[in-house]
Amino acid sequence: MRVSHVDHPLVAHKLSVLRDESTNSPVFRQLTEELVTLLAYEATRNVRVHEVEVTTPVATTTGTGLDKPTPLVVPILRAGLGMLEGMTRLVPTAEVGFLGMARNEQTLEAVTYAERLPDDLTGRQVFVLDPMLATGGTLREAINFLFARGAEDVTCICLLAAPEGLAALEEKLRDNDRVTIVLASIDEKLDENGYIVPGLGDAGDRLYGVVD
Ligand SMILES: O=P(O)(O)OC[C@H]1O[C@H](OP(=O)(O)OP(=O)(O)O)[C@H](O)[C@@H]1O
Ligand SMILES: O=c1cc[nH]c(=O)[nH]1
Ligand SMILES: [Mg+2]
Repeated sequence: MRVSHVDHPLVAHKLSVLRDESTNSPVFRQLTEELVTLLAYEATRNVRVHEVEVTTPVATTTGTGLDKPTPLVVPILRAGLGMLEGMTRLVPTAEVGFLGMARNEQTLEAVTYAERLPDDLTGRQVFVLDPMLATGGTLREAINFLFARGAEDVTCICLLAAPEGLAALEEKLRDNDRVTIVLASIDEKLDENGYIVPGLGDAGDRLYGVVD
């Protein structure tokens, strides 16, 4: 497993505004999309491409095309949905599949409540979107699910990670060089309720409102 921490002043600035408890939902959504576009630039560094011939008004030259099948983007509902537009802005030809997962806030176990993905992911490059990597349970389940369907490699784009969750994923996936985690910040710790500290609170609630 490879971890790529995107160290860029614009990412740090946007993230600081996102964390602020006084940032309202419309601004939070806008910043989430802007951040994802910046992270996606790094996350797609190894997207598979091939040479194409391009005829410009002046000459014929060699260019770059995206391989088929195109990348599959998988936002993890709810909070990952707030990252979808930022990702597809950068890779408009990507296909999109959905995983609905919620953490039981007592046991911190991830439960999958919805799935809409191709049955066969053989050879696909998959980009998972989820802003928060807390205990790592949600991403672990999602990654296992995608490899079980045949995914070639899985790149997860997150905004924040807790060191405990990253370490837990590392332990499970240490020898798996087909997994990459791209993130904007590794925060200080998890609190006793499994929340990232200093974090930004509940990403899904801040994007879409509080649910029971
Ligand atoms: O690393 P973990 O400990 O598994 O926690 C991270 C998960 O928790 C949040 O989802 P949540 O369950 O709050 O669902 P929501 O997106 O619908 O709010 C977050 O968006 C991640 O999916
Ligand atoms: O800090 C956290 C942890 C899990 N999920 C969130 O939305 N925030
Ligand atoms: Mg939530």
